[in-house]
Amino acid sequence: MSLGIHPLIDNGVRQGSTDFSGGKLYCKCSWRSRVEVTLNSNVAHNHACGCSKCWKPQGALFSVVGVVPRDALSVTANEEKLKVIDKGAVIQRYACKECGVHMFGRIEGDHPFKGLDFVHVELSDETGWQGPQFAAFVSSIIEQGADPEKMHLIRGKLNKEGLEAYDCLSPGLMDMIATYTAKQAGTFRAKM
Ligand SMILES: N[C@@H](CCC(=O)N[C@@H](CS)C(=O)NCC(=O)O)C(=O)O
Ligand SMILES: [Zn+2]
Ligand SMILES: [Zn+2]
Repeated sequence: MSLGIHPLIDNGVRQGSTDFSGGKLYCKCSWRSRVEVTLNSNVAHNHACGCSKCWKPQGALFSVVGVVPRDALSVTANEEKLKVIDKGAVIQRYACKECGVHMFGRIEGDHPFKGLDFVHVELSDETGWQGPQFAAFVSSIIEQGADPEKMHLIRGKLNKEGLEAYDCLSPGLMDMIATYTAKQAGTFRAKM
């Protein structure tokens, strides 16, 4: 098994620039017919995801996925080539029907992350995007064929590149989800 984690991680994580305010994402089709998505914002919470649902570039063990406010995203060319790959998923992932690249993911139902769209910044030619901050759903790569005996190497490589390895989301994001759930349930700050 190769340790190709992801092109944005394998040769060192670059942290981008704080004053960067967005750019364009392109699918892998030829430039004449490629889907173009314009983002008027940098990404936040950018992270590696090992789950089976997030789009990964060829040969990569992980996806890298970040969020932008939904209002900051527009499809600016060849929108008719997009289709939702799994209408039953929480995140509706819009992929190019021709090349298969996921251009963005959107949450439509009630959810702590509703209002945010999920995107992959390696689809952009620009630099300046926030770098990956942590790795999520690391153990999930076993479900896609990774050897459980080699997980210490994967986690070691992620740590070496400065990324904590989590098997769900990071503590900050898990706290956001639990806060939302507690508010829904009426138990938020009910006891402490
Ligand atoms: N072990 C599962 C985990 C899937 C999962 O829960 N993915 C997370 C991180 S992207 C999620 O929030 N999924 C919601 C969705 O895909 O709609 C897999 O690899 O398929
Ligand atoms: Zn395409
Ligand atoms: Zn994922």
